[in-house]
Amino acid sequence: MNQSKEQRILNFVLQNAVRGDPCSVMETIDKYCSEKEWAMNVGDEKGVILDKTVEEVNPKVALELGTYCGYSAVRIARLLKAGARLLTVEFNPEFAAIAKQMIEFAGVQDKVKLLEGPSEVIIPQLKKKYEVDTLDFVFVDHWKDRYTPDTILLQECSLLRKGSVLLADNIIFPGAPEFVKYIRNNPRFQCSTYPSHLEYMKVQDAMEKAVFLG
Ligand SMILES: Oc1cc(-c2ccc(F)cc2)cc2nccnc12
Ligand SMILES: [Mg+2]
Repeated sequence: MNQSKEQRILNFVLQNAVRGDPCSVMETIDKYCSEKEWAMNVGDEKGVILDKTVEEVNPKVALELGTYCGYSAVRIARLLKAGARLLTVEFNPEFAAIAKQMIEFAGVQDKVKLLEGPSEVIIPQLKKKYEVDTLDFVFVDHWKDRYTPDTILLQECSLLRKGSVLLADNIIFPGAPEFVKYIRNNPRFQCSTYPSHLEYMKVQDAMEKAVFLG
C-alpha cells in the first residue's frame, strides 16, 4: 500500500529533524514542502504572523481548528508559557494519526491536546468535556465553509470573552469570502488583515485577525 504524502512528510521529519526541538521540526517540514511536495501547512511566511499574534495574546487556552500534520500546533505550542495549553481539532483520522506523532516528536505533547472529530461536534464539548472556560486565542485553519458557522458556534457556546483573538488563514487563497463578509460586518469583532502569500508559493494570500469585543 503506497504511503500518503502526509506519511512521507512525517518520515522526513523523523529522519532529518532533531527530536524534542520544535524549530527543527518546523524547518524540516518547510524544507520538505518547499523542495519536494507542496502541502497545506501554514508555512514559514504566514507562520511568522501566527507567531507574532500568539506572542501578543500569550494565551493560557488556545484552540486550533484544522491540525493537518501538526505543523501549526507545534508552531503555537512552542510559544506557550508553562501551564498554557493548545486544543487542536482534526476530523481526518489519517491526518490526526500523523499529527499525533509529529507533536510527540517535537516534544510539545504535554501542551497539546489533539481532539479527533468534526469541529461542530467538538466545539460544544469544550466546556464540559475538556474543561474550557473561555478561549484566549483561536487559529482558524480548517475548511473554509466551516469558518463562519464555527465562529458563530464559538459565540453560542460562550467560548469567547472580551479580547479573545481569532486568526484565520487563507482568506484570499483558497479564500473565505463569506467569512470575511460576516466578520468584517459584525460589530462584535474588530478586524485587521495581514497580507502574505500562500505557503511555499508566490500566490497572494492573507490572514484575518478578529478581536471579540464581548
Ligand atoms: O492553507 C491552506 C491551503 C489550501 C490550498 C489547497 C489547494 C491549493 F491549490 C492551494 C491552497 C487548503 C487549505 N485547507 C485547509 C486549511 N488550510 C489550507
Ligand atoms: Mg491554511
